[in-house]
Amino acid sequence: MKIGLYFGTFNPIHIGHLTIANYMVEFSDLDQIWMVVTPHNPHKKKSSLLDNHHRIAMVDLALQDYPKIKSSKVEFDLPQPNYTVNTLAVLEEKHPDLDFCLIMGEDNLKSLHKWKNYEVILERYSIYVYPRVSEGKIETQFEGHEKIIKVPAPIMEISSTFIRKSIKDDKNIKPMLPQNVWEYLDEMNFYK
Ligand SMILES: Nc1ncnc2c1ncn2[C@@H]1O[C@H](COP(=O)(O)OP(=O)(O)OP(=O)(O)O)[C@@H](O)[C@H]1O
Ligand SMILES: O=C(O)c1ccc[n+]([C@@H]2O[C@H](COP(=O)([O-])O)[C@@H](O)[C@H]2O)c1
Repeated sequence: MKIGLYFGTFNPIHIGHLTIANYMVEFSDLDQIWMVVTPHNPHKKKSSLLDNHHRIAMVDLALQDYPKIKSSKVEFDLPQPNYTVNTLAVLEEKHPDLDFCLIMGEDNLKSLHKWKNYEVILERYSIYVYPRVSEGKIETQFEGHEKIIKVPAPIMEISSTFIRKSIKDDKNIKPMLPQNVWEYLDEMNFYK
C-alpha cells in the first residue's frame, strides 16, 4: 500500500490542507494520506502554537468524513525540533510493509535544500509536489528530478497564520475551516 505523508503543524488545519490531502488520495496513485502533526517544525518559532493534543483533535475532527486520510501522532514522542528524515526512519521501522512518499507544496520544494539530510530523503522517497503561490525559485538540482512528481492540485491560498490573525481581529473566517473544527476553536476560545 502506498502512503502519502503530509507533514504540518496544522495550527489549525484548514480547508487548504484538506483539499490537497483529498485531491492527492483521489487523483494520484496514493492509497492513503497520513497527516503527520508536527510538534515543532525546525524552521518555525513555537509562539502561538496550540498544544499537540488540540491540533491533532482538530485534524481528527476534519477527517471524520475522509476514511482514506488518517492523522498520525508519530512525532509526538520524538525529540524536538522534528526533522522529517528522523521521522521517516521511525515510520519505516514501525511499518516495514508500507510504501511511503512525501507530499509537499512548491513553497516547501523551494527550501528543501535547507532540510536536514534532504539528499537522503530524495534518494529514498518520491515527493509529490502540488502548485503553491510563493516567492523564490526551485533549485536546478530539483528541476526534472525523477523522484519529484508534480500533481496539478487546485491552488487555495489560505494559511493558518491568516486564520489565527483574523480570529484575533474578530473577523468571520468560518468558511475556511471544516465546520466542526470551527466549532471546536470557537468553544475553546483559541487564538483570541
Ligand atoms: N492553502 C494551502 N494550500 C496548499 N498547501 C498548504 C496550504 N496551507 C498550507 N499548506 C501546506 O501544508 C503543509 C502544512 O502546513 P502548515 O501546518 O505549516 O500550515 P500553514 O497554513 O502554512 O501554517 P502557518 O501559516 O502557521 O505557517 C505545508 O507543507 C504547507 O506548505
Ligand atoms: O527536516 C527538516 O529539516 C524540516 C525543515 C522544515 C520543515 N520540515 C517539515 O515540513 C513540514 C511542513 O513545513 P512548513 O514549513 O510548511 O510548516 C513541517 O511540519 C516539518 O515537519 C522539516
